[in-house]
This record gives sequence, structure tokens and C-alpha cells, in this order.
Amino acid sequence: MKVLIIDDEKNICGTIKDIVEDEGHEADFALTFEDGFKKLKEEVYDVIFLDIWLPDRDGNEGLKDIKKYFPETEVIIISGHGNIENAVDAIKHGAYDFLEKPLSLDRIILLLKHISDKIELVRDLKYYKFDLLKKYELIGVSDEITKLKRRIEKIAPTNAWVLITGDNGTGKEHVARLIHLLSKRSNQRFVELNCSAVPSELIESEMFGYEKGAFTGAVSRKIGKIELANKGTLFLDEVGDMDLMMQAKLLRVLETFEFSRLGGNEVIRSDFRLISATNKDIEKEIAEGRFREDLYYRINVVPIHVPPLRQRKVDIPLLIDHFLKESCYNNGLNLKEIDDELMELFVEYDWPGNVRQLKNTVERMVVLSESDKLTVDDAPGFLKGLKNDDFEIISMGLPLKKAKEIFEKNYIAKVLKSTNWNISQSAKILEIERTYLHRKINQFGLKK
Ligand SMILES: Nc1ncnc2c1ncn2[C@@H]1O[C@H](COP(=O)(O)OP(=O)(O)OP(=O)(O)O)[C@@H](O)[C@H]1O
Repeated sequence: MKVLIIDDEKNICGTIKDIVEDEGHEADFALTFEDGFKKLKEEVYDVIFLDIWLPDRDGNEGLKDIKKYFPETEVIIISGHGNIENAVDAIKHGAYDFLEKPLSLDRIILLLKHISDKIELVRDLKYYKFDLLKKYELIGVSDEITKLKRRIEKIAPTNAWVLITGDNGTGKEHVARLIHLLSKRSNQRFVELNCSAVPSELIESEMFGYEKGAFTGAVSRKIGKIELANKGTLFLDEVGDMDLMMQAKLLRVLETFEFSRLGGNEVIRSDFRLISATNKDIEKEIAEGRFREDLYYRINVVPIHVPPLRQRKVDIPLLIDHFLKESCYNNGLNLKEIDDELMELFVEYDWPGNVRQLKNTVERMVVLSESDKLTVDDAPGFLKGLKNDDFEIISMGLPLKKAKEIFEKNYIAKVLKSTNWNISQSAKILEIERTYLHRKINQFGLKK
């Protein structure tokens, strides 16, 4: 650490400087506030020992200036005997602690140790947060993703409740975690409850927790997710799958922020920010009587829609690049590349399982392939369209003409492969003219 001592008594400066240096830190001193403030503008100091009685500036006023311009620097006030009230006041204005004259060697050492631990902790936390922000960065340059990023940046620092919609694997949880990380609650917990993975009889105890003996098997108290999310973010994934009885119970908590653990009487308050996600069309669920309209209006303050990957194909190469780097790094492998032909296949495909399917496909190929350059040969069948189930490549949502074309291309490729590219034989099987087959081969860009 770098320490500055501001005191008009030279021997006090000298004593503290020696102790600080003995503890392995760097120290410097100034005999006037003006001189000290000048040094602060020139160097970054972690700690300042500041005399409360200085000839050129009242210590408390000086403290306010320091905290205003250098808020991260910790200030320890040095007060004379009988000045404790002033020192206490200084703590209210942001001083870390105070030292009384005559100075105690042990106390200075202890204060230095506490501040250095604190700085290390803050630094670790910053690195940890930086890692998390990198992990949950939204990869993509499409208009859709750019708009999404802008919306997230705008709403994340507010306390507004968010409902994220989108198909499976589009990145709804990814977005929810990013909102939390960019929010003022990011130092608190992000608590996830998947409403579809938990059987409905268990969901209540997961949500509210229970007291010991609340039911058979409740051998000790369990804190529920709502309570755990106090001061943080509660993420209700697949909220559209929740049954009507649970919806009523949830709505009550969302209106009052109060609940009790199962089998308990104590009323517990929890201050959480709610982010929900669903792949269902909630308005349709409401129309069909499976979702409460009042609950929908509560949870859907800010709607966020994550579009399917097939509507933002320009993002595919970037996502591939990101997942390649990530999975090579995670598996301790050299960085692998994808050749142009394979990249074309990736971009052409419609990814019904969205980003998750793309990520899993890249990971699988990285792990299974021996070479550092991934080619069409490494691609799974559904990408090559050469597997038995040719229909697998025809994703839902395609116009019939496009679907027919994909089928035609794959079927012809398959027949050609089965005859080892004997054109006459293939044309016979397909019951078409050889010239027509040649035209199709050219049209689809088929290669042996
Ligand atoms: N834009 C993106 N950039 C980087 N990674 C992404 C992006 N979108 C999704 N992912 C990654 O893809 C995977 C699937 O995303 P996620 O689990 O958030 O989807 P989901 O919509 O919540 O899925 P489900 O509906 O099945 O719960 C995750 O590993 C996620 O980190």
C-alpha cells in the first residue's frame, strides 16, 4: 500500500512513516494540508493519516475535500487527547477510523492490516465481477442484439421487474444474469427457481422455505428462495409453467413482499427484484385460463424479448468464435478453427435449439475432433443433412418451398453418395434425366 501522513508535527510523521515502512508499505508525508493535497493529485495513495488540527485547514473540512476527490482512499484521523468528538464526527463523514495521541504502535499496525485486507477483498471482488461480466457478455452484432443490449443497459440499474420471453435456448437466463450483474444489487445474491423443474408440491417449500417439523421429512429449518433473495434478485425461470394455485400464492407475496415459512407463524419481509422468464406465449395462456392476468401485469413491468437465432444469423460466426475459444480453453486444447465450408453450413442451418444447440454442437466438435481445423467431416449429421432422418434439418417455420429444396438437395446428395457418384445409376434411381441431374448438382453446388 501507499500511505501519506499529513501532520504538522514532524516527529509524528516520522514515527508513523517508520511503522508503515516496517510493515512493508510505502510512506510519504506532508507538514501542511496544502502540501498533502498537492501530493494526492500527483500520486495514488491507499491510506492517509490526517491530523485533525492543521495550521492551514480544519481537519474535518480537509477530510470532506479528500473524500470528494479521492473517495477510494481510506483516511485515518489523528486526534489530540480530548478531541474524540471531532474524531467521531469525522467517521460520520467517511473517515475509516481515528488514532488518539499519544500514538499506539499496535493500533497503527492493526489499522494498516485491516485496510490492506479490505483493499485486497475489494480487488478480488472487482476481478470476480469482471470475470462474471465477461462470462455473461451478450455476443452478437445484429440489430436485434444491439437493441437488446441497449435496453438491458437502460433498465438494469433500475429496480424495475422484468419478464423475459423467447424460445428455448435463446439466452433468457443469460440476459437475466447480465441484468443482475449490471444492477445496484450485483453484490447480493442472484437466486434462481426453475418453476418447471420442481414438482408443484415441492415448489412451495422451495419458494417459502419451512420450519423444522412442518411436514414429515422436515428435519430442520430450510430457508426458501424468496428469503434468500432478500436485497438481491429473484429469477423465476419458466414462470409460465407454474400451476394456478402457486400463481395465487406468488401473487400475494409480490403484492406485500411478506410471507411465512411453511409451518411457521413469523411474518418475513424480503426485498427482492423480480426477473421472470418463459418460453410460453403468456397471453395465449391467459386466454386459455392457465395463467392469471393479474400476475402477468405484476411481473411484466419491463418486457424483454430474446429473438430466435434464425432471425439473427449474422451473429452466428461471432457466437461460434466465442464458443470455440471458450471450449478450447476449458478443455485445455489449442485454439481450433472452423473452415469456410463448415461455417457456411452453420450459418445456413436454422438452429431450432437456438444458442444452446449451437454452443453444444461447437463443444462436441471441439472435443471429438483430432485436428485443429474443423471441417464438414467433423460436423454432426443434422448439419450435413446426410443422416437417416433427413427431416431433422428442416426446422419449423420454413416456407414449404425452402423446406422442399432442402429435402431435394439432401436426397440427391444421398443417392449420389450411395452410387459413389455414378450419374447414370443415380438418375435411374431418381427416375430423372441425366442432364436434369447435372442441372440439380450445379444448382445445389453438390460436390463429390
Ligand atoms: N448472446 C449470447 N452470447 C453468449 N452466450 C449466449 C448468448 N445467448 C445464449 N448464450 C449461452 O447459450 C446457452 C443457453 O442460454 P440460456 O440458458 O440463457 O437460454 P434460455 O433461453 O434460458 O434457455 P431455456 O429456455 O431452455 O431455459 C447458455 O450457455 C448461455 O450462456
